[in-house]
This record gives sequence, structure tokens and C-alpha cells, in this order.
Amino acid sequence: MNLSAPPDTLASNPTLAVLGFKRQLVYHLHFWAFIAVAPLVMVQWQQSHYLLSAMLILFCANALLVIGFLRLRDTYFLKGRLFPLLAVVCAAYSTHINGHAGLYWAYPAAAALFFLLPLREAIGTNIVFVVIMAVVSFLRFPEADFWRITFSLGLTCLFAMIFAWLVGKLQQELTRLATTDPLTGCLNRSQLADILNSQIQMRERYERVSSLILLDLDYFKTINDQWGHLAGDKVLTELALRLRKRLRESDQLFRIGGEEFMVVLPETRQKDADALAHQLLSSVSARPFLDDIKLTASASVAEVSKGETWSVWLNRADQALYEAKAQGRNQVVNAARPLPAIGQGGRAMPDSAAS
Ligand SMILES: Nc1nc2c(ncn2[C@@H]2O[C@H](COP(=O)(O)OP(=O)(O)OP(=O)(O)O)[C@@H](O)[C@H]2O)c(=O)[nH]1
Repeated sequence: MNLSAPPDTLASNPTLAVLGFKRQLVYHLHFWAFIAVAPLVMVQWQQSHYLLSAMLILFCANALLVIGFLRLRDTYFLKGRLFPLLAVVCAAYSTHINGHAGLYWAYPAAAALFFLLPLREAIGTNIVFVVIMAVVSFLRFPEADFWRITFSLGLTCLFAMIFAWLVGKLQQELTRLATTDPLTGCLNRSQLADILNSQIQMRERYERVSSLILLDLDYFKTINDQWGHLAGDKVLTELALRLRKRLRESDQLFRIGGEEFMVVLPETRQKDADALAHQLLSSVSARPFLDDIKLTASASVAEVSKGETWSVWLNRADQALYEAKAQGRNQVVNAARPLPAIGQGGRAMPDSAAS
């Protein structure tokens, strides 16, 4: 059996990258725990500690299953629940029968729990663990040792908890930075394919139809030229605020280019998306930006069609936006619906002809 780590492949988006790192962490923890514990099965057996030996066999079997499932099925066997349970029970029982020789295993076990379980579960499990170890130490060792063990194990848990909490925060912050545009706080292109694909799946599986709107400011270059880049930035920030104000919580707002935005509207038909696009354009033109910068925008609307890929869907919207610009700007154009595929390729049909 090949026990090397699963291959590192480049993740297609930041969320998948974080999941990939977690997978590697779980894999390595189980792998090295297996290497460390497997010889102890024999040692405990030779010392006639059959129950402990059986528990360690279970621990090793679980480690092998987790490693195997990660490699072969890309899933996390029992979500790692057996590792903490067995580690806690084995460490406590081993301390009870082996004294200090068993106690040493409590420290790596306590730290490992923070990397395998969600933070709250790890804290709860470690509290139970420290209490069990305190009881075992109280029964097994002199009082001075009981205090030393309880406090040193408690401190180990505390340090591991702080570290795991900070790593979790760092992961969240890095994911946020990698998936959002720093100027406007909108989503950036990194998750665009995944989010459009999930809407396509809703369409294919449940007939739940989504639409998207592309919105692009008109003659934005002149704003930069006339008022400066900083004013241009402020206009973009205010635009994102105005758009967000009009959208629902479930809608997703992307900044996909300099002054181009995209809104993904789950469970929204073309007709409703078109009405919303008109309202968004009104929210741009109704009031000047930064008190006296008057602006308009152009938009396109595209409802997802059966069988199309996200790039075809986005491309149809792009073409319609191009038309809105070409037809004089400050207007909404509905994307052409694709014709049903004949043989290899279907051609797009204008919306008016489709309806
Ligand atoms: N201030 C600012 N300007 C940006 C940013 N990103 C892109 N731009 C500018 O946006 C302008 C886009 O210009 P064009 O693509 O010609 O589009 P436009 O002037 O809006 O013209 P139409 O789209 O054809 O109506 C360029 O001048 C870019 O420099 C940004 O983050 N901040």
C-alpha cells in the first residue's frame, strides 16, 4: 500500500485550496499516528495488556481506514470521530495501567484533537479528556504529580486551542481576501465558475431557473480622466453599495472587471431579472455620484438555458451587453436564447424570436 500523502493538485478556487490543506493535515496526522502507535500493539501484547493492545489495534485500523478513504474515495471516514475517542480512551487507560509511560501519550493526543475536530467539539472533548486524566492521575500518582499533570495537560490544551483558533481565523481571512475585490467588497472572479455551475445544476436537476445580469458603467474612462483615479475608485465603491442595497441576500454580486459587475439571481426568470436590471440602471442614473458626477450604465440579462455550460451562459450575456453599448448605452438588452443543439452545435436566436 502506498502510504505517501495524496498528491497536491492546484485547487481551482480558494475554498477548495483550504479544503485541500485540511485533507493533507488529516492525512498526515493519521499516517504518523499509525507509525507511532503500531509498534506499541506488540509492546503492550508482550506485557500481557491485551485490552490496551486491542484498543491500539482498533486505533491503527481506524488510521488505515481514514488514509485509505482519503486516497481512494476522497472522503473522510466517519469524519475523524474515532481518532479522538480512541486516543482519549487509550491514553487514559494506558496511564491507569502503565503510569508515567502511558501519560506521555496524552499530550500529543490533546494537541491532535484541535486539528481533527471542529473547534467547539475539540474544546469540549479536551475538557472531558483533562478531567478524565485528572481523575486517573489522582488515583494513580502522588498529589504533587496530580497537580503537575493536570496543569501541564490543561496548558497544552490551551496553547493548542489558541493556535488552532488563530489558524482557523487566518484561513477565513485568507479565503475572504482571495475571493473578494478589496475596493468594493464584491466577489471576484475566483468563484465565478463554481457559482454559475451550481446554478446550472439547480436548473438541470430541479428545473430551478436562475438568471444573471451584467452591468457596466458608461464612459467610465472619462470619470478617471476628468476627476482622477481616486474619484473613480470612490464611484465604484458607491456603485457597489447602491447595487447591493437593491439586491436580495441570496443574490451574489461580483466585480468581474474594472467597471463591470455581475449579479447572479437564483430562482429568477428572465422577465423578473430584466425588471431588476432596469431598477439597477435607475439607481445608477437617478442620483449623481460624489455629489456631482452624473453616470449611466448599460446592462444585459441572461436566463440559464438547459444544457449550456457556464461559459456559454456568460458569453450570451456578454454579447447582449456589447449590443447595449452599441445601441447607445443606458439600456438593458436581453440575451439571445440558444437554439436547441442540432448535431454538434446550436446557434443563438434573438430573444424576441424566442418568446
Ligand atoms: N478608478 C478606477 N478605474 C478603473 C478601475 N479599473 C478599471 N478602471 C478604468 O475603467 C476604464 C474603463 O474604460 P473603458 O473600458 O474604455 O470603458 P468606458 O470608458 O466605461 O466605456 P464604455 O464601457 O464603452 O461605456 C479605464 O479607464 C480603466 O482604467 C479601478 O479599479 N479604479
